Amino acid sequence: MSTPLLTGRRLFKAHGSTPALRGASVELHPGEILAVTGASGSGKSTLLHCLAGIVRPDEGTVEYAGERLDEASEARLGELRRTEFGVVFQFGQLIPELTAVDNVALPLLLAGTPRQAARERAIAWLERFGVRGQEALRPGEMSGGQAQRVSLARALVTGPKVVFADEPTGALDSLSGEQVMTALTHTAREAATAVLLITHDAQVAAYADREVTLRDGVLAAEAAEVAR
Ligand SMILES: Nc1ncnc2c1ncn2[C@@H]1O[C@H](COP(=O)(O)OP(=O)(O)OP(=O)(O)O)[C@@H](O)[C@H]1O
Repeated sequence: MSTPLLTGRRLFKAHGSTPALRGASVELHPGEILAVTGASGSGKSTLLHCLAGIVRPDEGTVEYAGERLDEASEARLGELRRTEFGVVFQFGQLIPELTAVDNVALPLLLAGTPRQAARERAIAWLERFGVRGQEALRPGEMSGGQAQRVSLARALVTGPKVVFADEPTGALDSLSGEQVMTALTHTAREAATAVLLITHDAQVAAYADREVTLRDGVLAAEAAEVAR
């Protein structure tokens, strides 16, 4: 097996007095699509936030390509999120005032790409995700499936090494969900992008190379170790 690209070791995180992670460890390999499943409240989103450097764990370490994210500065974490990481959430979280093409072009503009080139690349990515022709729509004018495909284009347009996807099909009907998952996994495999996919849906998890299950803030395998 390759050296992991991203590793979380013995992660603990509480929200106030509610423990969300209780010593979870996980490895994501380059180009791997890893599904993290588990019941509601098992800590899936908190794990994703810790691994993506969105929140710091209370205890434990997060290492990305040899760099400790749990100790990194906010500036460095912001830079990583703009360049090496892409993020997709359940409700897309597009910027409502911007058109589809401007939403997708934004990460490129932030990374210093000239406006015209950013626009052209954004249009190419919209085409790839089957939403060509909808460039001028604002999020409020799109269907859930369209909005989610625009979100995927935005997450992948900078050529990230890792995409963090938190219930990317959670708000979609099953056909749109399948289309979004097919688009995401095809593109990730083509570009050898690793994907951390949070889902509670076994059909969605089936798109992954590997699946781990969280239970009460630890992986099911870790819970079994403790019980033994
Ligand atoms: N911002 C917060 N403030 C307080 N408690 C929180 C917060 N975020 C999460 N929690 C609690 O932490 C625990 C783990 O939540 P988390 O969202 O990580 O789980 P999840 O598996 O992603 O759940 P779901 O599938 O319902 O989204 C839950 O008990 C949840 O209520």
